[in-house]
Amino acid sequence: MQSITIRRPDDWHLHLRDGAMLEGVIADTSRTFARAIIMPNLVPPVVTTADATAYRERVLRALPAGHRFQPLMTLYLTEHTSPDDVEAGAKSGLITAVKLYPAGATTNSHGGVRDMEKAMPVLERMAAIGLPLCVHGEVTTPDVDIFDREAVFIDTVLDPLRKRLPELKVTMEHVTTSDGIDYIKAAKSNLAGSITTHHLIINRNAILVGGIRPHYYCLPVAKRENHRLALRAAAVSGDPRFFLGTDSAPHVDPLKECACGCAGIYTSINTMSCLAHVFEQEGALENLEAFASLNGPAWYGLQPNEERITLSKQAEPVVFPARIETGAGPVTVFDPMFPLHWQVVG
Ligand SMILES: NC(=O)N[C@@H](CC(=O)O)C(=O)O
Ligand SMILES: [Zn+2]
Ligand SMILES: [Zn+2]
Repeated sequence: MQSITIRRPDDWHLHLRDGAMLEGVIADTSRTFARAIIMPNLVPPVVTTADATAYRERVLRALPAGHRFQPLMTLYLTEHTSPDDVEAGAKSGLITAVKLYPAGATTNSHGGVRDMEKAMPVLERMAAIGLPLCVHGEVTTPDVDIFDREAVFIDTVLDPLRKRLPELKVTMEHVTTSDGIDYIKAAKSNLAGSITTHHLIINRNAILVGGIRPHYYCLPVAKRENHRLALRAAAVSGDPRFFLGTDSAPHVDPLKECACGCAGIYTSINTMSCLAHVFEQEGALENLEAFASLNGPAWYGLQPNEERITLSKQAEPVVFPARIETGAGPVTVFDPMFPLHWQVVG
């Protein structure tokens, strides 16, 4: 039997939600991952260090007994965010990053930034103290095609921002295009990218061919096959600028299976099995550890985890539930559309 042992992985982009949903999903992450960057797009969003302190407590309370898991908190950047509050949160060790959602770009982002100028005082402070900015890299102007929103964001928002504030550390989250990959590779410093599990596996056909499939709809929306291939090449390359951020984003099924379904794919439960499959297919299992366990901590200035996990390849497919039941309702699990043989065994 084939097996691989790697340092315990971390998830550098995760939605845990709150209340009954938080309680229903957290174990799928904390069973396997040591740490995760917790997204702040709650309703209402996590905007102050006081909000983040309270949310962190709720996350820790929801952890199953015996699970050791460290939530790394983020603040949702608004046009009114206080630079002093951000600095205090960073200095106390509570805040790992600040998150930029262009207003209206994605789930619960209407309170996001409309005018980047208004965010400059916070961004300048972050650059001064070395606190990373995580960005949902899509423009929201209605005249830009949804499949072009990442590339246009790079040209019109991200590149001007990085030229203006070269000392600011930026994580381009859930990169979905070859444009994003090329832009990150071309940067000399202070830019890295997280890549989701699902964008390594699906292209836009998964959403649209043979019927409309809401459980493959997320933002940024999956792109053409050539983009998926660029993401895979970057992820398996071992390049330290690319690391795992699952963007596992649970929504209850009724909110996805309707006339205007929510964006988000739930992968926490089978992410490592999917990734081992992808890395094996690419002949790069030896770089799975870099992608899932080493590159992320190095970028965020943290030590990699000392604990190890082992994945082993089973003769029979490993069965994951089609959906999980939470107190908030059922959540469909990402179906990679191929059998999974890799299993986290310890
Ligand atoms: N990725 C998604 O499709 N959805 C995320 C928001 C986000 O990360 O953009 C969510 O919160 O549901
Ligand atoms: Zn996003
Ligand atoms: Zn997300």
